[in-house]
Amino acid sequence: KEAEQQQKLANVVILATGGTIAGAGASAANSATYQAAKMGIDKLIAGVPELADIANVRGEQVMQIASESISNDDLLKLAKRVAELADSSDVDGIVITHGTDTLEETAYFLNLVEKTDKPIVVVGSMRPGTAMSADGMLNLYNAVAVAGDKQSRGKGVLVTLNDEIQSGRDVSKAVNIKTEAFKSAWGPMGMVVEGKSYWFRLPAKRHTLNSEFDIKQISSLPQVDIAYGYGNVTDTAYKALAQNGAKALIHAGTGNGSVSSRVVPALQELRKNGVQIIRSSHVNQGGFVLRNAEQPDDKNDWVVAHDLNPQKARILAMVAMTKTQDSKELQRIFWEY
Ligand SMILES: NC(=O)C[C@H](N)C(=O)O
Repeated sequence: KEAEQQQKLANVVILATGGTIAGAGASAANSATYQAAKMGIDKLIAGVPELADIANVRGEQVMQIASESISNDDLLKLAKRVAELADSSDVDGIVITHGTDTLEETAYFLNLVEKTDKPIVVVGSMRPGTAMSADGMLNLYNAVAVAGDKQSRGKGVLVTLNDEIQSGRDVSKAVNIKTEAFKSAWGPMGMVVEGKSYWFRLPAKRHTLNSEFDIKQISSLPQVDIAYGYGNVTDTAYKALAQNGAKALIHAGTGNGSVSSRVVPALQELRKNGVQIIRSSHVNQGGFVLRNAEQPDDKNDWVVAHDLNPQKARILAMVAMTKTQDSKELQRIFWEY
């Protein structure tokens, strides 16, 4: 009977990378003071025995770090392992446990480069497992449920926290400390309650199988950096980043990706010297940059990041620039993904 049930359940692999979901604090009252990336994947799985009721689960420790320290090489390593598993006929879905700080970047990266319709679900937590009302157990349970569900196929990379199913493209960490941390300007795609998914909408942007990018063809990522716009800003950071080798600069602009008059000449000059200039917005939850509105992008040969926040714009720029150095192509890609 047990063997029969195992055959019916989906095979889900959990790739662990660290983060608060693997964190530990000194006491149960420490919900915000703790060390991330302390607990191994076997212990995490053992902490949620109910997983065995919804899927045949096995874990792999891909790395053990706090997500603010993730590098491009880490991203490539993780994405390549995801692709291998997605190709394997005995894997139905993949869950990635991840710190929440850069979870949105990893989820968007995988959404762009994984050529599969199998569910890939990225999950984290806001409180370590040692804290009162820790959120990691339920988030992980929900992630495995979503990853093992045929209904989740072909919907792009997903993120499950706080009972919501979010698009890995759209979602962003919008609140910290609180468990209601992840939001999308366009709303969640669905809910997951007691292991059952309820879907309400689909992403309109290109992803996974419909993406022109493939992790199997990517062996390195170009350096792309971000500089922040604010009152009294100077061009120092932009110039320094370019001098340090950035192939593209994401301008984390105010409002509609606007650029201070003190910075414009430096960005025009950098573009002439071959650096791509990509205007994004650091407006929380709902930045939306229009071409040729705040700045003459056609004249300057700059790109706009559409609704992507600066950190997501960095991810797309890196992936796009593995294929093209043409600013018009880059702009097309920014509209489509
Ligand atoms: N809640 C978290 O996971 C935060 C942690 N700093 C991380 O991103 O690894």
